[in-house]
Amino acid sequence: MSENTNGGDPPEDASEPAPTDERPEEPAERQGDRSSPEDESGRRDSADDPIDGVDPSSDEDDDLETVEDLGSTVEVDPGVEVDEEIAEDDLLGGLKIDTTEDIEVPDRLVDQVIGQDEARDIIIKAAKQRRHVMMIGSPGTGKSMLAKAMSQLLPKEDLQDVLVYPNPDDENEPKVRTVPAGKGDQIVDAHKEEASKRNRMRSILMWVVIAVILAYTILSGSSLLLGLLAAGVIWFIFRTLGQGSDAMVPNLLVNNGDQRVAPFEDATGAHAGALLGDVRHDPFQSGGMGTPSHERVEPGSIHQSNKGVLFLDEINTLDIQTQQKLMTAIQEGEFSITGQSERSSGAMVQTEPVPCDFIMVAAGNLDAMENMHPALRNRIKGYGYEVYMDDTIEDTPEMRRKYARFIAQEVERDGRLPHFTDDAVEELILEAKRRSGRKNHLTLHFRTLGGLVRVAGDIARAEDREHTTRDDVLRAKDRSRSIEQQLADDYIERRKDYELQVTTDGVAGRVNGLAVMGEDSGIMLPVMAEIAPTQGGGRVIATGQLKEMAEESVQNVSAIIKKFSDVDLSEKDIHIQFVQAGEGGVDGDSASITVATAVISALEDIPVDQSVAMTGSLSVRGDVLPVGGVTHKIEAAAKAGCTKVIIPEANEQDVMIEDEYEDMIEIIPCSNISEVLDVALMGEPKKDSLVARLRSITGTAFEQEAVGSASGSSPSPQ
Ligand SMILES: Nc1ncnc2c1ncn2[C@@H]1O[C@H](COP(=O)(O)OP(=O)(O)OP(=O)(O)O)[C@@H](O)[C@H]1O
Repeated sequence: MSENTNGGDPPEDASEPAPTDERPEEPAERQGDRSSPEDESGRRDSADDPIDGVDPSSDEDDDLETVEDLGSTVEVDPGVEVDEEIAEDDLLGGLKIDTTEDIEVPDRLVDQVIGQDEARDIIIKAAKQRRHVMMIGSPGTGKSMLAKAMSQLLPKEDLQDVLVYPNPDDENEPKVRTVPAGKGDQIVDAHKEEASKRNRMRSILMWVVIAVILAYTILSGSSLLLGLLAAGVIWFIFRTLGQGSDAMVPNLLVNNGDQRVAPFEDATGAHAGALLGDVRHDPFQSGGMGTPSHERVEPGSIHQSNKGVLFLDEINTLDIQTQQKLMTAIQEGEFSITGQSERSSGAMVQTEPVPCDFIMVAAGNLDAMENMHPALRNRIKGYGYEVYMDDTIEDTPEMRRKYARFIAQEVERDGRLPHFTDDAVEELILEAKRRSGRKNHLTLHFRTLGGLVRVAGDIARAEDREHTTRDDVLRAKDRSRSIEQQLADDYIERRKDYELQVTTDGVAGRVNGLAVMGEDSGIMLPVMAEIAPTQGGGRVIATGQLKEMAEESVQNVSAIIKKFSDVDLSEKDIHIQFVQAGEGGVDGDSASITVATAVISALEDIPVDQSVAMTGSLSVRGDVLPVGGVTHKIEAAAKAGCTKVIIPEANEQDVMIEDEYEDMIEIIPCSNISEVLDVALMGEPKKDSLVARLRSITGTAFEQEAVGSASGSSPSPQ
């Protein structure tokens, strides 16, 4: 970066605006970093890290300002009266409102964030300490909102403008200068003014010279053609000189003059040029027709977010070279801009380093973290913060009030939606409860909830109503189904045409499993098992995409079979089929008690009650472990005509089925495989058979037996 106060301008003119280079002193740590030795791998010693010197876990500078000073962690006053005594079933948490219009929405984003307390405290702290942050979690839970909120907490006084000047010594290395925000514009205007003044003078001079030449030609009787030619040459010379002075006007690369808060740049999905800056190609590179290189320089998001926040969702989608360059930019706090396209004339140009002292907020799901460049990951891990976003939050009156405020906030943000009535708010809070999938919790998947608010508001708006009502929310729920949801519903509908009628008859080796498709569509998915003499060492033969899961379930059940029976599984082939299973449907091992029941039933030839459906995960010790989506699964079993449904005991608290299903189906919580078999199998098992032994063991007795078994032998499929 130039230390020349003239910024590369020709010094010949004393009237040339010569603003002083007000680039602030670099922080001592960053200077230390540049001169720091590199280890053999080229990586810098962590002790010399530019953002080091402060242990992220230390609260060393916390006494400067408390976290509360930057972002209040206390409840934000909704601006309306709240009941002192709040009834448990009061979905508004004691708020006394007619519509959401009565609710005040706080100005600062950080105060609008609901839940995510840990992430919220971290961004406040990281803003203060200038640390990078990684947020991992489900989509729509507030990652980019928090990153934006962070930028609002950064000091505006630090902002800078960046100017690029021509370099008279080397056309391909434009000079770079930083000035305090707002000054960049003034400098460019002053240069333009100066250039136009010079051009005016030149123009007058040119016309005087031309006039003299033409007058001389006419008066001396010389050839007029020669005179015109001479005038043309003069015009060309003056025009070229004029272009030269225009070319001295600097390019205002980063303009923070109008920024009211520190910049926030969302570089998600940006290609290398958009992220790291670029130099445009110049098709007229010679003959005086070309555009000077400093004018072709384009900033990248890393430069535009200087002194602010750079947000990168799904960082692993950046190619490895770009991630490496990003890493360098983070380490150095400045990054030269060059053309990203190798064959373009821009690739010949490389500016002096351009400041890019941003705070990076990397976001994504677990995959993003695993596939991230290790050096970049280490950087955040060692010297920044990592936080996992919550999916749900405990349902309290305070939270319900915040959800009501969220609706008011979305209505205000949209600007066209009619405000929501109190019962419409109640319906949305009920939906947030249902979508959480956990008893006494509310979902934190606000993007989809916000989508529901907008669809409901649009329905009311289309009908020219003053307010959005509960009925609109109910209609919106039906309309705002995701693509996955619509596919799942369509799939379920088509399956009904072929589905065998649920009967109370027993069928050996066939069990009604349950799964969830899309976000919240339950589906009944029968599992069949058949045992045959082996044709090669006892195998598990599972068909379709669910092969891995079936094999794992059989592995788990084989530990139990080994312990409680004399059956030698190495002499048998176990065939498993998920009947009519299409794309997806079964997540993780939530069908493993179904597979185990089908295998045991087929092995012992004992029929399974077909009016029973089940979901649950099975441990090698025979415990039934909790699974997701129980509410939707139970509803699917009821819709399919089953009269009993087995769920893991641990999931009992998550059941939030709609009233209409309550009388249709009996929910039977089970904690181990023995209880599952008790409910699902029909008829009496033979004495001393596997089923008889399993069914005779209950509760803790089963656990003790199974513990003995687990410690005695290692589970294997055969
Ligand atoms: N915790 C929250 N509190 C209040 N509103 C929220 C919260 N999380 C999300 N929202 C709302 O949902 C919108 C979308 O959230 P955001 O874009 O921050 O999600 P995200 O986690 O970055 O998702 P993605 O990874 O898909 O980009 C926000 O603009 C905001 O209106």
